[in-house]
Amino acid sequence: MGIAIMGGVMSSLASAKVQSSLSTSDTPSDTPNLTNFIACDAWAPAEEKVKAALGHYNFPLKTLTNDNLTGAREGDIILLSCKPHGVKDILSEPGMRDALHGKILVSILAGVTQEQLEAALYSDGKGVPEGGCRIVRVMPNTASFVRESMSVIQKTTPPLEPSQLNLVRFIFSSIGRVVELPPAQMDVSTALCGSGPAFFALILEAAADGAVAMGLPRAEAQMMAAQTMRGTTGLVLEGGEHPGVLRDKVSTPGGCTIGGLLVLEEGAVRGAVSRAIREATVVASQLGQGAKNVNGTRH
Ligand SMILES: NC(=O)C1=CN([C@@H]2O[C@H](COP(=O)(O)OP(=O)(O)OC[C@H]3O[C@@H](n4cnc5c(N)ncnc54)[C@H](OP(=O)(O)O)[C@@H]3O)[C@@H](O)[C@H]2O)C=CC1
Ligand SMILES: O=C(O)[C@@H]1CCC=N1
Repeated sequence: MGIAIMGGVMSSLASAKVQSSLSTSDTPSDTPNLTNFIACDAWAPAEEKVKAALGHYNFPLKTLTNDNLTGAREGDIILLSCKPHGVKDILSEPGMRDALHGKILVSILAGVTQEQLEAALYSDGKGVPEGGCRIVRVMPNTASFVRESMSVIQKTTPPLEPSQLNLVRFIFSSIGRVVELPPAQMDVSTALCGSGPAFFALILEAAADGAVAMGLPRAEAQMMAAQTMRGTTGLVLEGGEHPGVLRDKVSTPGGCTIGGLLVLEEGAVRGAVSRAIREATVVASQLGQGAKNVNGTRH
């Protein structure tokens, strides 16, 4: 996710550079002045992976292994994208709170609240000091890789400075769509947007399986299912179509669509899909508590 987000930002900055070189306007650009990038990882071979994925954007890019402190000291805005259980070790490292003082820390960790992040960084229990680090939670998704993420920025209290919020909005707009929602809606956003690509991929694969069973070659079936899903989302997002109306429009009386839809209803697909979102929301809410095997507690 870290690579995907950095790639989106670099790509946006590169496009903005081309635009401004072609523009004849004197109006200053609202593109933030992000010039240098640092990628930190715990695994040395990741340095080559990062360079291979991001080097072609031609931005100054430094890679560090097991040296988050230097990254935090040298950065102005820091993106935290480790697994949720690794966060305490990273934020409680001696010197980290000074390194992050006055900076923005953007966390994309599922289920880890702003309060938990603050407690990990300021472990003396005195809370965030005046001018300390501003922590912002954001939930993007894996479609960041193709700049089609749905990212949810948590509204912070107190609010960020407008310039800080614009910077966070710029980063996540560069990898897709952005909405801002209150903290209480971050776990359901994690289920719907963070986990969502996995759920939709399962439905897509099932549709392709059915077509393969009826004689379509696998490659065509997968591409056709994916393009049909993309077309449907286009009707909803660009066409403003209500999903129920869309469904009715496709269902010719006595036709094949209503036949297929009734099979889906018999299989309780609507209930199962919405229950998957509810289940993932509950599991997401426990990820920040260090809970183990949270998926094994319900039936
Ligand atoms: N995958 C998804 O679709 C989504 C994930 N998220 C959230 O994003 C976060 C990252 O997920 P994802 O990208 O899938 O996970 P990955 O395991 O691919 O990425 C985590 C990265 O953090 C690195 N890391 C771990 N510990 C440290 C450390 N101490 N110092 C520096 N780097 C470290 C890992 O290094 P190493 O390679 O050495 O393990 C790895 O490169 C998670 O918190 C997840 O909840 C949010 C939305 C969607
Ligand atoms: O499954 C997970 O925990 C992460 C969060 C969102 C997507 N993947």
